[in-house]
Amino acid sequence: MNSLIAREGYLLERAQYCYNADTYDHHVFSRYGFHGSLVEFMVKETEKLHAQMGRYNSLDDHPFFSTELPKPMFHPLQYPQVLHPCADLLNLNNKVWNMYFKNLLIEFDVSSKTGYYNGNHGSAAVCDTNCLQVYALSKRIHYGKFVAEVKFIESSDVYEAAIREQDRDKLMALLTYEAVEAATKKRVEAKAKAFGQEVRSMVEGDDGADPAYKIKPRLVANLYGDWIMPLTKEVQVEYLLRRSD
Ligand SMILES: O=C(O)C(=O)C[C@]1(C(=O)O)C=C[C@@H](O)C=C1
Repeated sequence: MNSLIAREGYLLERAQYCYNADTYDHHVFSRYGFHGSLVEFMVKETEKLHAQMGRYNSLDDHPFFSTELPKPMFHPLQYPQVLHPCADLLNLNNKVWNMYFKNLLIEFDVSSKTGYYNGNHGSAAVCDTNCLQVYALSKRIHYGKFVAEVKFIESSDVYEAAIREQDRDKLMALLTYEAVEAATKKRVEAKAKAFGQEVRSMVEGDDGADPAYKIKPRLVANLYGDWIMPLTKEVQVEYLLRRSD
């Protein structure tokens, strides 16, 4: 599955700010009747607005906070039902959330040169929201449903057998393509090199020194390999396990 330039772009954009721990503290920003962290506030409010535009009626968008969403302002569009109906109830955003805050963001920060705190809570929360929901991770990871459906259609017999046995490991083995994953990591690293270079480093040209990057390109590739692709595969397995319901 090819990734969009924008997806790595949003991760790189987040990497330019420090960790800014206050953004994630449940007690620092609670106000106006809202109790939670600044980033929860940002994601919840964004989702409320997007829900009114009908965003979560489409098959490839999944809210993080589904219980608090207002109804769409418009009559919902009818999308072709290309997935098994079990897809409607499959939402792994709690895992996406934990993966982003407990793994991705921490690894970003450990490797970034910008330090722990620079007061940019608002910018950090906006970038986190973009990374998680508006443009990037949740969508990419839940595309796994579509990929799984295509794989099922192409080799129904083998998949049906594994689904009948509810064999998670077998499904995981069937849907894993190591060569594709290696190629994706290479592509992500190349994009991170192309788009993540510090402008200063480009302007000063080739003085023999290694170019400076906003975030180490290899790290972005490893984040895909260690976290993003495994979760995409988990969506595929969960979808397939339910496909016989
Ligand atoms: O391209 C596929 O076949 C996918 O399922 C997508 C993806 C990915 O997340 O990029 C996941 C599993 C495969 O092993 C390879 C790549």
